[in-house]
Amino acid sequence: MAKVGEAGVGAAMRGTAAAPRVSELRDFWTLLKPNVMQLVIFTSAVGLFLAPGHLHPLLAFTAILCIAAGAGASAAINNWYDADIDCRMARTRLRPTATGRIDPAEALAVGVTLAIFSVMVMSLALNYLAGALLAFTIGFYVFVYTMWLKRRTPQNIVIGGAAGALPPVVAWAAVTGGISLLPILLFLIIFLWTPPHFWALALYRNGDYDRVGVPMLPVVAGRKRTLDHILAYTVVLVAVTLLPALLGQAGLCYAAIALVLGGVFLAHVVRLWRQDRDVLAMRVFRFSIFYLFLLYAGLVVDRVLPTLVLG
Ligand code: HEM
Ligand SMILES: CC(C)=CCC/C(C)=C/CC/C(C)=C/COP(=O)(O)OP(=O)(O)O
Repeated sequence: MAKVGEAGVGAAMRGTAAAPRVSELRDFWTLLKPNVMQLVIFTSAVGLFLAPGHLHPLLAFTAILCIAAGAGASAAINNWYDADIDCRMARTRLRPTATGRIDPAEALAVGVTLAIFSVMVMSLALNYLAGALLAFTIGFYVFVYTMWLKRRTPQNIVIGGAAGALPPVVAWAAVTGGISLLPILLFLIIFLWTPPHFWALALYRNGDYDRVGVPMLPVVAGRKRTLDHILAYTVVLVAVTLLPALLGQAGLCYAAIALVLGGVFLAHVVRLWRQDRDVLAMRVFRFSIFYLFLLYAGLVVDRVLPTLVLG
């Protein structure tokens, strides 16, 4: 560590020799954005489960671990690159790279090491397609989203969202060595989900992005147009979530789950669209996470239900 963190100093003053190490470890852990990583792991696990073919449990675990490490790697590099703006935004100002508890160069080193490690292990233990797709996903988040688009265009998260949508495809490729229709649909769902997910948050965090000059949609186009965009993407998203059933990739159980969840998500969004209030935007953001989790869980339930019912 180049700089001693506040928590580390506090713990050292209390005379606990091991405590600073624990707080340092916690800082490095937060660097990987573990909360976001949980849902990335879950969507990848669903991709892995739905893919035809059998993978030894140890290899399945390795594939998920590599995707998690790749997501953590790109998050650490994002933290390194964005330290200058993160320290000026209320939501991110306490991040270890924003406070200086972790030297940005160390964040970069952690990110690059994890990225190389995850891609190498994925390529050698699973297959080269999965390794290449993982490398592409990390590169997309780092170079395309973080370094190129984020500070330049309000379409940043629409295009950059492709990185967040790829993990289930990577997992699918890890099992099958290829890509087919269902993983493309899994990709499309997350791709279309990302704009309502993020713009809802951007609406109630608008001041943050405005202050640091990041051209998120509410900053550039205003709240009304952002609400229109959220509504339009949600309508298309809900329609696309029905495709797996319509194209014979999932059954009626999934179709019912997708319809009900889509209806609830749409109801939240329409309410926000009618009444532009931060509390409603926050609700849409929170529900978006729950929604994606349940929708993907629906695909698993749909797959296992016949076996459970028919034995
Ligand atoms: C370009 C794409 C995306 C952008 C710009 C974005 C942006 C954000 C932001 C800014 C937050 C708030 C984080 C915080 O306050 O710490 C957040 C939270 C979250 N995002 Fe996303 N997100 C994207 C894609 C995804 C994807 C693909 C997933 C998972 C599949 C995801 C899952 C989550 C979760 C679970 C949270 C809640 C974290 C918490 O509880 O602290 N996001 N997202
Ligand atoms: C395998 C692999 C590489 C997975 C990546 C998954 C992925 C791209 C998830 C989305 C990342 C995310 C939370 C972006 C937040 O935007 P931001 O970085 O602008 O948010 P911030 O302001 O919170 O830093």
